[in-house]
Amino acid sequence: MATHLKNLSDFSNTTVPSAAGFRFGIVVAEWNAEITNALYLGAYQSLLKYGAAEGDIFTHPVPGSFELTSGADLLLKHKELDAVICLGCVIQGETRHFDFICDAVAHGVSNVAIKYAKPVIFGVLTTDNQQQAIDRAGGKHGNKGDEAAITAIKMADLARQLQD
Ligand SMILES: Nc1c(NC[C@H](O)[C@H](O)[C@H](O)CO)[nH]c(=O)[nH]c1=O
Ligand SMILES: CC(=O)[C@@H](O)COP(=O)(O)O
Repeated sequence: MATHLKNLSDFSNTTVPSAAGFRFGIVVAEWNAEITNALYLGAYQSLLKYGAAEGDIFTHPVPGSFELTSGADLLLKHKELDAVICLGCVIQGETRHFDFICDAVAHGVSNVAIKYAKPVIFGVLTTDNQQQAIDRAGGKHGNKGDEAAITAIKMADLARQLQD
C-alpha cells in the first residue's frame, strides 16, 4: 500500500505490545538533519509512549544514511540491545548517487540484522524531493519515525516470545 494511502502514524488498526524492559538503539543520519531530527523525535516519543524507559534508549548520530549500516553494526557489537532503529533521509539529486546509497543501506541494514539475529529497522526516507520527505516526517502522511519505533517494538516482542 502506498504511503499516500496509509498514514505512517496511524496504528489504530493494530495492537502494539509494551516496550517496557526492551533496550533500543537508534542511529540517526545527520544528512537532511531537519528531516531526520523530526524522524528521531517521532521514534523517541513513540518508544516512550509504549513504555520504553529513557535509560533504555541509546542514540547515536552518523554522518549520512550510508553510515547507518556501520552504526547499527557497532551498536549491536558493543551493546546488549533488543532492536536497532536506523533513521535517515535520502533525497534524489542530480546524479545516480541516490540509487547507490539507497541500495547499499537497504541491503546493509538487512545484513546486520541477520548477522546479529536482531531486528534492525529501516526507517529511511528515500524521496524524489524535499516536500515528499517533509510529508513523511510529521507532515500529512505522518511520521516514518513513529512507524520505525512501532516496528522495533513489535519485532522485539516477537523475538522475546520465541525465546521463551
Ligand atoms: N545525499 C545524501 C547522503 N549522502 C551522504 C552519504 O550518506 C554518505 O554519508 C557519504 O557518501 C559518505 O560515505 N546521505 C543522506 O543520508 N541523504 C542524502 O540525501
Ligand atoms: C542522495 C545523494 O547523494 C544526492 O542528494 C547528492 O546529490 P547529487 O546526486 O546532485 O550529487
